[in-house]
Amino acid sequence: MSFIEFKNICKMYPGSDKNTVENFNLDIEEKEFIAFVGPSGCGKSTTLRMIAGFEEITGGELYIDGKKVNEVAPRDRGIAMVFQNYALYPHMTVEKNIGYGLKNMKMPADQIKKKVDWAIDILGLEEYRHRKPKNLSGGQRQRVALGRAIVKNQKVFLMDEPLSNLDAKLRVSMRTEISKLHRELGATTIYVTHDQVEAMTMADRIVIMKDGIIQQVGKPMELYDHPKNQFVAGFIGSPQMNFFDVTVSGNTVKFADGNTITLSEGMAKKLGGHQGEMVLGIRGEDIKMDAQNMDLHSDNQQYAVITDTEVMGNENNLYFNFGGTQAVARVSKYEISQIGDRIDFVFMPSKMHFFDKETGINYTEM
Ligand SMILES: Nc1ncnc2c1ncn2[C@@H]1O[C@H](COP(=O)(O)OP(=O)(O)OP(=O)(O)O)[C@@H](O)[C@H]1O
Repeated sequence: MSFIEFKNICKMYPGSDKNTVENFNLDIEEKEFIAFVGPSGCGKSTTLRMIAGFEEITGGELYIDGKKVNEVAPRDRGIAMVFQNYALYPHMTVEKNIGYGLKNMKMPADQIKKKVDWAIDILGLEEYRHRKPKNLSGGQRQRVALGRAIVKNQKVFLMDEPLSNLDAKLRVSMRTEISKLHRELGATTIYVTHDQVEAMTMADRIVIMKDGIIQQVGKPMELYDHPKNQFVAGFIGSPQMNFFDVTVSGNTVKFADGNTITLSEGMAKKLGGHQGEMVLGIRGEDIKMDAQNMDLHSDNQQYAVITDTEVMGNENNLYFNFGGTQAVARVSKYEISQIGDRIDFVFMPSKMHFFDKETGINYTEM
C-alpha cells in the first residue's frame, strides 16, 4: 500500500454540473516530493485542498497512511500546509508566529521553545526572530511560513504556490531551500505550481493536469523525453517544443511549406504505420546545426534564414521560419549565428514525436 492513495477522486462544486476534478487516481510513496502542475483553473488547488480536508471530496476515496480520510477533520489528517500568501499573524514576531500552532496544541512552553529554535536555525532566521512580518522581506516571510509548517512535525507537507509572490531570483534560491528542507526532514510533500520549471527542478515526480484530468504522471525527464500527448509536450520545456503540421505518407513527411523529410527506419517503426495529417514535434536542442558536417541522414538536410536570436551565453535560441511556422533551435555558444545568416540543419531522426491532430496522442510513445 502507498502512503497516500487517491482512488477515483472527484470534485463537483455546489451549483456546478460537471466535475472540477475527474477520476483522479494516484499513489504517492512515503518521502516523495510530488508536484501538481497545469494551467490556471485545472484543479490543482482543489485537489490539494481535498487532501488537506478544506474541501469536501464528492466522489472516490482518499487514503493517508492506510487510513481512509474522506470524513476526517483537517487537524487530524497529519498534514501541514504552506500557503501562497504566507498567512502570518501581523502582530506576532517571527518566533511567536512559528510557535503559534504548537501553543494551540497545548504543547509545554519549553518544548515549544526547543522546536522554534530548531526551525529558526534550520531556516536561517536567527537575526529576525523578534521582528514582525511587516519588517521582513518576501523571502523571509515565506521562510517563517515554512517554519510554522515544519515545527508541527507532520508526515505530509502541502504547499500551494508558496513561491509565487517572490521575485524571480528569490524564487530560484527558495527552490533550493525547500528541496534541501525536504531532504533533511523527509516529509512526503505535495507541491502545487503552474511553473513547470519549478516542478522540473524540485519534484521526484510530476503530475500534469488539464481540465481536472491527469494527463501524465512521471519523473521530470520522463515527461520531457516521452510526453504521452501534445499538451504535455507543449507544457514541459522552455522554449516550447516546436510543432509542425505535416502529412505522412509512406516514409515521407511533408511540411505545410512543401519541404519533405524521410523517416528513418527506426522512426517509421515507432510511428507504427500511422499515416495522414498529424503534428510533428521536436525540441529545439534536437534540431542540429551544421548538418553537412554531420553523419545525420544528410539527405534530410534543410536550410533556413535566422529571423531572431536570444543569446543567453551557455544556451541560445535561434528562430527561423520553416515548415510553415516559426521554429526555434537551441544551440551552444559555439553555434550562435546572426539574424539573416543561413543555417543548415537536420531534425535528429530518433527525436521526433508525432501527435494525432485531433486527440493529441503521441503515436511514438504508445
Ligand atoms: N469554491 C468554489 N466554488 C466553485 N468553483 C470553484 C471553487 N473553487 C474553485 N472553483 C473552480 O474550480 C476550478 C479549479 O480551480 P482550482 O483553484 O483548483 O485551479 P488551479 O489549477 O489551482 O488554478 P490556479 O493555478 O489559477 O490556482 C476553477 O474553474 C475554479 O473557478
